[in-house]
Amino acid sequence: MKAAVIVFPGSNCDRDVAVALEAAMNHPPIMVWHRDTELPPVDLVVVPGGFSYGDYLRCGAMAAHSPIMREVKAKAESGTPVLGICNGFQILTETGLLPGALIRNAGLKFICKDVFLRVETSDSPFTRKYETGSVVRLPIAHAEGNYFADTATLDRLEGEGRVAFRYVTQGGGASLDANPNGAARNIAGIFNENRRVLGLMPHPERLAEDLLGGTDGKPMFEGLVEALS
Ligand SMILES: NC(=O)CC[C@H](N)C(=O)O
Repeated sequence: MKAAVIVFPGSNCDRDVAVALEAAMNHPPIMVWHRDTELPPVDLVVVPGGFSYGDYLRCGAMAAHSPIMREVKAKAESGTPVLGICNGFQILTETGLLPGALIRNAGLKFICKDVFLRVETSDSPFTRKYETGSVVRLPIAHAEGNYFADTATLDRLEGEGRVAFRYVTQGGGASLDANPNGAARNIAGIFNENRRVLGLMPHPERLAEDLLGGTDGKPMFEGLVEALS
């Protein structure tokens, strides 16, 4: 499997995700600068977390208009899987590859902590190594992670099984207490129509090896390698 990681000015999880990908793939991904206008031939594109363009305007708003995102959009539209983590998720909604928006956290504060998530479906190249309904622990670190969409869109996402992850308690209940940022229906991650684009606010790359304090993020990268090799 070949993967590309997009690097924007202000990305800060690009190398973390490269390490997680390299561990799963046994070779490093290709780092692609935001000003590039072409992507190399790859099986996966990762839009990483961070503070692209200093979060000016709105998180992800400027990155969505950088030259490389035209290519990322075209790749996604032709079926290449795209993974957007945190700022990457924000960029994918701003680009229109995923519906809805990530707005300011309900408490108006930047939140950095581990959360529990329920894997809503294992039926995707990103989640195939997780069991449907299993609860995992991953870190969040964001100021604008409050998923918002109109009721019709939320109903459609749920009806089509496109909610990938939901904030839950350690025991797996999707109570309001488990929701760190006010996200609609406790949504932490969603798929596009064909489940080949995933955006999620938590950071699987930050808990992908024992040295980091946990490995609940690792199956995402292993599953992608399994699905795309
Ligand atoms: N970790 C991240 O990717 C942060 C995303 C964005 N800068 C925010 O604060 O919401």
